Amino acid sequence: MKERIVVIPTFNEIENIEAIIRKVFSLSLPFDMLIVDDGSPDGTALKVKELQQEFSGRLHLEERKGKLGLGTAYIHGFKYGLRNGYQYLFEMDADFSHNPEDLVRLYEACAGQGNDVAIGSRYVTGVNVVNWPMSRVLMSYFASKYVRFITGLPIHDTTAGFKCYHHRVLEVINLDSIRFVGYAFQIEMKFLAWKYGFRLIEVPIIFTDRTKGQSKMSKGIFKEAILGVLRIKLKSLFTNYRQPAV
Ligand SMILES: Nc1nc2c(ncn2[C@@H]2O[C@H](COP(=O)(O)OP(=O)(O)O[C@H]3O[C@H](CO)[C@@H](O)[C@H](O)[C@@H]3O)[C@@H](O)[C@H]2O)c(=O)[nH]1
Repeated sequence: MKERIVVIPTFNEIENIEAIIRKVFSLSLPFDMLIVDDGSPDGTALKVKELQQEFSGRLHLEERKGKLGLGTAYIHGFKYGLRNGYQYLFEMDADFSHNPEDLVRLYEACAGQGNDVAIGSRYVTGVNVVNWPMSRVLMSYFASKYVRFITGLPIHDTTAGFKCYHHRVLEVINLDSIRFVGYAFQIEMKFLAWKYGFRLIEVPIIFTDRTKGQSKMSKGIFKEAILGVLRIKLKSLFTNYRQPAV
């Protein structure tokens, strides 16, 4: 089995893509990378293709035709990682809001401490967010409290998008049943991993808002999360989360 792959979804990340790729490949631990690009008009995928010559065999690219959302891009990436036999699969943004150095900490929290999912958490020790307007910090913090209250998910940062999964978690979850595209995607993945009895751990990180390019989150995605949490809860009442026998 191959050991580690970092999945990065991209839409218009030309200002960040080369730097994030070079940074990941310079880490003390080797990680392969998969960029899932949704036809970025700014040429993000072209830049990745150029870099593939330098990082042959370690840098992978999947191109989709249009902007289909972050959640489906991750599902696409997870399926690619499972098909290609990776043991640990990571989620990370392209814009340096997640510090690539923390990939190593997430991996150690999973592989070294016997956990199945490691979550880079902004809220496990206070509020560790840099450069966000206060309104967004409050919205994100209280959204996590809301999710915890409705679903019981014992996680402080329920919308976090910086994670390491053991491949078994992604094999047990029915990836085709997940339709959410934004924050609700992040919530549902954690909720399902927890319900199936996997071991989740929160690793404290500092989240620093992007300095280049623009966030793609919208009011629609926020609404999806608020209503999505209720749907996740409702669906859970009729679902048997027993893990399949090995
Ligand atoms: N392929 C693809 N990538 C996308 C799309 N939308 C966003 N992305 C990529 O997904 C990453 C995060 O997008 P942002 O738009 O910067 O997200 P954010 O608002 O900062 O949200 C982050 O924090 C949230 C929690 O506060 C997380 O829930 C979310 O997953 C993400 O990590 C970036 O690499 C961006 O290019 C899409 O439709 N398609």
